[in-house]
Amino acid sequence: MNKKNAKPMIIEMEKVTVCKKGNILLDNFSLNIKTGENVAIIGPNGAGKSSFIRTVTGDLRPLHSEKTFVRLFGKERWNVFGLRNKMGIISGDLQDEYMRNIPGIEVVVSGFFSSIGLYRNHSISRDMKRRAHEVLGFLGIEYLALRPINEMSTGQARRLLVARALVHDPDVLILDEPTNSLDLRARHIFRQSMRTIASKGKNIILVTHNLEDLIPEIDKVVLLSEGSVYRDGPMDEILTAENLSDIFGVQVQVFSEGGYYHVW
Ligand SMILES: Nc1ncnc2c1ncn2[C@@H]1O[C@H](COP(=O)(O)OP(=O)(O)OP(=O)(O)O)[C@@H](O)[C@H]1O
Repeated sequence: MNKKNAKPMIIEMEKVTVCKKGNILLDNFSLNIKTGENVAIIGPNGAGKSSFIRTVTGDLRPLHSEKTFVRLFGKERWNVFGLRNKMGIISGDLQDEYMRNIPGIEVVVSGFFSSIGLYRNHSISRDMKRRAHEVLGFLGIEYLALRPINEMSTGQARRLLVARALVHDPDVLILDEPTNSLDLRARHIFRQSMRTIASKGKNIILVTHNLEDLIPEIDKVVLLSEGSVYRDGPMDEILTAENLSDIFGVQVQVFSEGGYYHVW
């Protein structure tokens, strides 16, 4: 592909090392994610998945070296709010922070301000409210608009946070272990929502240790081990029994059917 047709990168990380309290969180970590590429980041506990996300969001800073850079949407310097406008993030931590008496619609509208709930200094327009209802409708959860989030099931609250992450129309949606603690039905519904979002052209970056979360729309799988990229490439090349046995340190078998993968 010539340079003119090359798709711009969303994330470029080159030789990134992050340390905290004497631990190496990311170790000479390099990874590129292109516009339009749906990516799954997989690895065992402690492999560096959360550290990767926290480096992307600017919560963790790499050690300085001449060859190191973190470039997001082609730029190395971002203010936090500018970046939050381009990315929507959903994580269990965010859900924990929201466990208060806040109606669904307010949770969604707060996505415009990247805040936990709404405050007096927030000026909420009619367009914002209209857009929030539109996203709730798109995800089929209009019925949650008036229900306080702390009275929702885990699966309902998780889908509400997807609405919050989508409300300002970000380019990229980052999902950190999105189906943790969801039951079979809630997982199924959540996966369908991810598929719908991917079909609308949003970039999905899915971080998980659960292979069953990988929807067929995932273009690239990145396996992490000990703070580094162990392998990356198309699903069928990367999700082999050999690779997964290696990074999880246990002998596994992999089976795929209809674009989904199962491991045991
Ligand atoms: N705040 C911190 N201070 C020191 N070490 C940390 C800190 N956070 C994470 N680590 C260490 O960094 C490594 C990577 O952790 P990270 O949370 O990124 O892994 P993970 O792949 O997200 O794991 P999990 O699947 O358990 O969530 C681990 O060895 C962890 O102990």
